[in-house]
Amino acid sequence: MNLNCQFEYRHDDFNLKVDLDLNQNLLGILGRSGAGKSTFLKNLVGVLKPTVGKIDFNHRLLVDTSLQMFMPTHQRHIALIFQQAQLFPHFDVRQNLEYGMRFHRNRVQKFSFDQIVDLLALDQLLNRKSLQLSGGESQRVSIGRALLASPDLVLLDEPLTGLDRNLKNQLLPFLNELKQQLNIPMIYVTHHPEELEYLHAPIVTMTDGILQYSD
Ligand SMILES: Nc1ncnc2c1ncn2[C@@H]1O[C@H](COP(=O)(O)OP(=O)(O)OP(=O)(O)O)[C@@H](O)[C@H]1O
Repeated sequence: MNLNCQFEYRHDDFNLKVDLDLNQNLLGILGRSGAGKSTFLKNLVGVLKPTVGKIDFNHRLLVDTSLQMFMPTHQRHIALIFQQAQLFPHFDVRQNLEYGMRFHRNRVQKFSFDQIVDLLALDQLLNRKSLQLSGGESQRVSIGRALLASPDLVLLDEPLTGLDRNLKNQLLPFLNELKQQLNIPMIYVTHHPEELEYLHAPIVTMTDGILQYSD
């Protein structure tokens, strides 16, 4: 991927300042609680608007405040995966996954349903209601659903937080498969450097709202 960001986002007394030029398909971001990691991801996905500056992704302008240009979230094709999987409780796993595919209308589908089911080992779970899944299983479904929307970039915001060590150890190899088999661009935010080391991710640390990185 090519991601170029120079922007600031101000909110009350919090000031985020980003200067990023990324040309690899993976970046790990570490930083203390409150450093601004989630705020950065929300600006990328388009749920927050930079106060000043621009964001360019794969040579497409997402934001440029000098041109009053702001691309809405649904046109950005960027998936955001949170700590807690957000599944539809009344849907089974298959329906949750199929929901993701509705969003690739007018777009080339990057991955097939079967490919994602195989990769994330969801085969045995397809008919289960999402309330009957463990935390790790739910998170696998939520990642699968995000991928089936054919995103150009996947943002993972502490995807393993809240899972016990055993579930973490189960989920990490799946994330590695995403990286290796799908080669999908990912930005991975965590408090745990060992997760990034496992994924061989280049690491940048965010401190007091400042994110500066160039590769
Ligand atoms: N909805 C909000 N309204 C007001 N302030 C917020 C809001 N969300 C975050 N903040 C503030 O913005 C700053 C950055 O928060 P952010 O969630 O981006 O940090 P973080 O690095 O992701 O932290 P954590 O690791 O705990 O998730 C903090 O000072 C936080 O208190």
